Amino acid sequence: MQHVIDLNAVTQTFVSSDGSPVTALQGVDLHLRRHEFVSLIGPSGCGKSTILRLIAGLIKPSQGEVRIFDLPVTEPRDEIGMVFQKPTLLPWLSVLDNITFPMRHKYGHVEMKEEARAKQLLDMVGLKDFGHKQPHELSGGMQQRVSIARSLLHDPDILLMDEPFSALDALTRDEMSFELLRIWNERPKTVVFVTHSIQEALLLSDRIVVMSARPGRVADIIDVPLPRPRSLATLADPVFHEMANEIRVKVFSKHPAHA
Ligand SMILES: Nc1ncnc2c1ncn2[C@@H]1O[C@H](COP(=O)(O)OP(=O)(O)OP(=O)(O)O)[C@@H](O)[C@H]1O
Repeated sequence: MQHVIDLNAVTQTFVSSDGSPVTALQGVDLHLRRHEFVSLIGPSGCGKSTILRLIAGLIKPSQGEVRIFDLPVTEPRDEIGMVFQKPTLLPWLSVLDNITFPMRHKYGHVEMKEEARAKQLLDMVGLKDFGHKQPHELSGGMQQRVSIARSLLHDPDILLMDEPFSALDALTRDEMSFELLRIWNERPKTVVFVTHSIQEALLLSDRIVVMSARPGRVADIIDVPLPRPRSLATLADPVFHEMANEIRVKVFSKHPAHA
């Protein structure tokens, strides 16, 4: 089967500000299938965001290779959307103009069909009537919905999400997870989702990649057999709790400070 994303023996070394080398990733192999939802979980500094930046083509691996649709990644590509921890909206633009901003930035103008699509996406993320508001008039959760809509404007095949809900309160966070599941159902994509939350990873993912502390390696890849569509009932499923415990043990055994 053709993979959508392949990391083959990827090692990433950075030079820190004092000139010493930092090995962020060591020999990482990762292969993602079409429309798969995969979460990366592991201790702080184990290279999760580095993996996203490599897939996005924002950095090049020191060793090994990253391929998308079997082609080497050499630069940022259009088929990828990114969502970060903070909404990163431009405060002087309306919500709608924020969603279309990447197109305006790239092509100098926005076509009517993209305006229409932006409105459709706004509707999809539950903010139909908020297009003309300024970002500061929206709550954190609403702003993050706008970021998600923005990342979907060019209908990317791949969505990279770097702790997108971590700045939100617990209730909004749960709500956003269900929202994301609904969007992913409506417009299936290959998603790589970075989180520190085992629950979030379990609720969302087909597979969970557990990483070891720096230098980051793939310590384990866990299949999540919970049936879809997932809902509040999933959170009460005994399998969910068993798996959460199992993953907790795995994460902490790779991170002895918490053992
Ligand atoms: N541009 C850079 N220059 C130097 N070191 C870097 C650079 N980018 C990342 N690093 C280092 O590489 C390691 C991995 O960083 P990365 O941000 O990928 O980890 P992470 O798992 O996403 O962490 P967190 O969970 O805290 O967000 C860290 O030690 C970080 O300090």
